[in-house]
Amino acid sequence: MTIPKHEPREVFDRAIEHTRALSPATFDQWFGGVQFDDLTDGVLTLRVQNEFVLEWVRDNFLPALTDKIRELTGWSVQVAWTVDQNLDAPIAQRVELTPVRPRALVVRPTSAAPAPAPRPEPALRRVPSMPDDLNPKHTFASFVVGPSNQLAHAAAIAAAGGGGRRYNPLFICGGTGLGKTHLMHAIAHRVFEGRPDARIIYVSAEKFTNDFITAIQHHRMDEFRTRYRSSCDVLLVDDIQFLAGREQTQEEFFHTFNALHTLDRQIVVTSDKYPQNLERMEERLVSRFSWGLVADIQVPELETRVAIVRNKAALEGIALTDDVALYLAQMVRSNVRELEGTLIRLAAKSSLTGRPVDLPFARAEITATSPPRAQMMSVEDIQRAVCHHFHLRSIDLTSKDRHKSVAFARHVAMYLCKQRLKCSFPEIGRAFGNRDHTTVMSAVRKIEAQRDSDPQVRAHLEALEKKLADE
Ligand SMILES: Nc1ncnc2c1ncn2[C@@H]1O[C@H](COP(=O)(O)OP(=O)(O)OP(=O)(O)O)[C@@H](O)[C@H]1O
Repeated sequence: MTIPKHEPREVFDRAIEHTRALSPATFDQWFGGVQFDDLTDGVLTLRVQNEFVLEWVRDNFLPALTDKIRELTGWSVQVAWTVDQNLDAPIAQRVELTPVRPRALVVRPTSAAPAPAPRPEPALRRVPSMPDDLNPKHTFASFVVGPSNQLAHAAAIAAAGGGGRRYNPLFICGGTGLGKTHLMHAIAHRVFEGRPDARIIYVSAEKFTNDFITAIQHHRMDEFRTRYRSSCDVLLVDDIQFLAGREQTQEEFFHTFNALHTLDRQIVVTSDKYPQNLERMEERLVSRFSWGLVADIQVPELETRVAIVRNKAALEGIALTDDVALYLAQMVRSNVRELEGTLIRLAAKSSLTGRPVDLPFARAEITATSPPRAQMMSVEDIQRAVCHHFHLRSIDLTSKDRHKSVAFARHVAMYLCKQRLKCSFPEIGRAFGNRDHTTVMSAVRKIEAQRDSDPQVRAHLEALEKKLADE
């Protein structure tokens, strides 16, 4: 039935009642952060408390809401969002997002007066199984997405039930400090917020191992298996490489994996290596890790690093100018954890000394605290060294010249940028005359192969490594 005059508030209220009825368990949590502003000629204006609420409401509730409005009015609906921390008339009474843990439900009388009889818990306050050791700041909202991590990010959202094709297992791999654990925590937060009663287990492979050993020692394997198999909806295991060589734990994990996979319970694993490169890991486990999706995270490119620095500064309330953000991102390349650490250190020093975090201050601090060449070497330094070694002009490396000797020197320089600076392939491509990242990839692979098979190439590389180390 359509509403003849399309009275905006009435239409919206009816659509919202319909939406609430579809997801009563989580509706209040999210719509406590949303306010209705207007509905005119098919444009629905909503005010949201933050980007996170926006994203969640848009992805999870909007289709039902707008479909209902369309059904009631015949309009095709578009949504205009505004973000405003202070809502004066939220649509729902906000339910605290903080996890309600069992111990929080225990009533402890604070005086001699008899404790009041416990009241029955309202239906929404189910005891969730939110893991204890999640960092509340590690959410999808605080994760900066760029070419280096977008596959892992999209797959993580899907694994959390946020739409897109879901892969089981999801295997996230990459070097240290690049955001694997952050994504794991983000999955757990999102699953918990969408399904507060989901049983989520987030463990490091080390903790899994310790739990297993304790269970054996205390004859509590039934309990262990109930926890990890039948009582688990989502299993998130960090740093699976820790299981290397631990045969009995691998055997147990293998059966845990099978039990959960058979029930289509989501499994997400992180590792510092691709499955096939995991050492002393049973073949049957390695092959299972590749059943779903293997998503790697690369070193972020410059633009992503700048965005990460800015994002972190905003989250920590650090005033940062664009030139300082760019400078930090240029100076700390290979590890986001180090990048964040450098920013926090600068902010701490600045508040101690009363100096603003400006470019001269950042320069002075980084120069004073970095092991100079390794940290501060740039693509240009490598290009210069390679040109000097092969008697070329620097322009040759960025030119289109395909002459064999120039191409070889160019490939060597690209290889060294990858090895020493951990630059991403697109970043290297840009620094070498805007070449495509696939060209860089194949150049790096070629030199890697020649390094192992051709003593002459090895000699060039050793000479260059020495030159760079001496500079
Ligand atoms: N894309 C990103 N956006 C925002 N923060 C990021 C991003 N990538 C990494 N970080 C931050 O960098 C730090 C290190 O990330 P994390 O602990 O997830 O790394 P990791 O890949 O698990 O490393 P390790 O293998 O050493 O455990 C965290 O504070 C995380 O929030």
